Amino acid sequence: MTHYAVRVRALRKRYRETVAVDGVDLDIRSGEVFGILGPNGAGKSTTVALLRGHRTRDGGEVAVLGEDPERAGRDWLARIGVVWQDESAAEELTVAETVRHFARYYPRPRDPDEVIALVGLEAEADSRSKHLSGGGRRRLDVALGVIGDPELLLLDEPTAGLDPVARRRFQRLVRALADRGTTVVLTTHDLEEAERLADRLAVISAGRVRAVGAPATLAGRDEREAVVRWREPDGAEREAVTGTPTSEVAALAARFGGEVPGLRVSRPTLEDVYLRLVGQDGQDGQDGQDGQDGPAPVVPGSGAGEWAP
Ligand SMILES: Nc1ncnc2c1ncn2[C@@H]1O[C@H](COP(=O)(O)OP(=O)(O)OP(=O)(O)O)[C@@H](O)[C@H]1O
Repeated sequence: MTHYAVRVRALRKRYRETVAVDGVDLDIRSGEVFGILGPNGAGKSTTVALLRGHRTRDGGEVAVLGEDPERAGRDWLARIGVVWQDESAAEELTVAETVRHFARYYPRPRDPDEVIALVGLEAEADSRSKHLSGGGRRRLDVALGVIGDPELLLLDEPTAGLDPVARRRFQRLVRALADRGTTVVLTTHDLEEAERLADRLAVISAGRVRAVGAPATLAGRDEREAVVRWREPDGAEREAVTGTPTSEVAALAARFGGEVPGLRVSRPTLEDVYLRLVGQDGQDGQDGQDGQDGPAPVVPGSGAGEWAP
């Protein structure tokens, strides 16, 4: 039986005349890394804030770790780590003091020194957080998100502003957390990161889920036609768009009597699929969903005890 850390049905949120979340359904399995992609203003941060009970919804049903975020108590809060988009840790305390301070809020915190090392802030442990670089602050935010050893970690654009080395380190950290059984939900604009990190992705635009699935198969990506490119003996570059690239390559290999010059076979990238889903490639951006379970109603509280501790 699949256990779900998050179940959302028909979620709605409006800010005055702006409809930010317009009927979102999501099923996030316990222990998976789930990425939320979408253009600016799509409703990603609002959705994450609603999962944490940081905002109140206007409609729909939400169960996070089996409870309705708007009614859950302190014990539930302690099971969830959060890194918000514009967070900034206490200014005057050092990194180590800040992490130790936050550790006291949780019943079973991780070791502060271990967490500081996990995010790569050992060298800055005794620096005041106000003296950290932007990327350093982001790492501290992540440290504070994981110090409580959460069952569910919500990350809103966690790698924005991180350099490539810090980004890789963060990605290893997320994988390590997932290996410990932590469910991770992250929003990102970085498609490469989404592809590398996420077990499954949701693409949201204009407050609605456009597709859900594994990065390799999202919106039928793996079934789309492939492009086979090669170079003819006269130097001309050729390409064939085909649903049977293996046969195409075999035919080319037979014709060339061996190696095919400049041979490349490519499938649509995640970016190709994403742009089509959000309607930025000249099409309408409505591609349906795959990988979603049926829209069974969610009874908040009914999932209690369903996820691995
Ligand atoms: N506090 C608020 N008051 C009014 N409107 C808001 C508020 N927060 C968000 N919005 C609006 O709701 C919509 C969804 O915003 P949201 O921040 O959830 O999108 P997002 O997908 O996270 O975008 P980004 O990628 O830019 O962070 C946008 O139109 C935004 O302007």
